[in-house]
Amino acid sequence: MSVHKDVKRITTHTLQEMKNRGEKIAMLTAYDYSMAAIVDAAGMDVILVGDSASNVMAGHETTLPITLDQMIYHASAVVRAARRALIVVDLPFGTYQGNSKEALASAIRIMKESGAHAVKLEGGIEIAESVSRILTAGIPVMGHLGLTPQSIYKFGTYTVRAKEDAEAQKLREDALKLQELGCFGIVLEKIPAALAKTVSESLVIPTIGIGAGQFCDGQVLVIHDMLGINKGFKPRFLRQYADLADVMNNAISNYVTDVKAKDFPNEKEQY
Ligand SMILES: Nc1nc(=O)c2c([nH]1)NC[C@@H]1CN(c3ccc(C(=O)N[C@@H](CCC(=O)O)C(=O)O)cc3)CN21
Ligand SMILES: CC(C)C(=O)C(=O)O
Ligand SMILES: [Mg+2]
Repeated sequence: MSVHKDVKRITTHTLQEMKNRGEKIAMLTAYDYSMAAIVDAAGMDVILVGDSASNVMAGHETTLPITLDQMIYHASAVVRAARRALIVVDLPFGTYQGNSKEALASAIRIMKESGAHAVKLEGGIEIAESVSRILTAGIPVMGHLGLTPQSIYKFGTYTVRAKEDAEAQKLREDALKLQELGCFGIVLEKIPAALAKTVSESLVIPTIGIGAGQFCDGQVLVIHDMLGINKGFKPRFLRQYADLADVMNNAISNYVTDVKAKDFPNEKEQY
């Protein structure tokens, strides 16, 4: 018998049971050990190691530059911290589109080298072959429809998607296709709440919304945005739960002041 307290791990089946009984799913990003430990202890159901690491960790303008090696580095740190949450990792741009064998190889590297539990891919019918092939290896796959940031140069803006009938109809078909292929859930990003509602009701598997309204089966945000660390980013869908940039700036500038004033370290803080 193990002596330490074991926490029951959330699985893809847990998420399905949550949807079945109408319990909402809480998901948040994390990219490193210390943050993931806090997120996990706070009761998060799913931790997403998002390719938004490209933005908030590395300072890139888009998610396109982040590499598979870099995603594995972030994911492995999160895996070492999280005991309860299901850990989902974004397959980065260029590691799955248009080549299902490469997609499987990328997903296997993530599972083998990070210890995460599932992968997420952006797109619908266009990537069906990649999704299927990854699933044949027993790797759980999450879909991602609506605003798909890896295709930003195709669309040109981060505005709301699927407002027109044709795009909404394609999204409905893509969602059903992803479910039929065997995805355990789908992220819906920045689409009208009414569309997200009908999609969520038509699917058996859970939907996780970001800027997709109150009728999704769960919600996801980028942690730096909701903690107020990433100050410039204030889209309408974001609720900011803290002002950590202010808290941190205050602490750090106090430290600078104390060092300059020869106040730190004092007699008690030395050997
Ligand atoms: N920090 C961060 N947060 C995110 O939510 C996030 C990332 N990075 N990187 C990857 C994608 C990109 N995402 C985005 C990016 C922009 C908007 C957005 O709504 N931006 C502006 C302008 C939109 C417009 O052109 O109308 C906004 O104010 O709404 C939303 C989601 C979501 N993801
Ligand atoms: C915004 C979420 C859904 C994401 O894909 C990311 O953080 O990379
Ligand atoms: Mg992403």
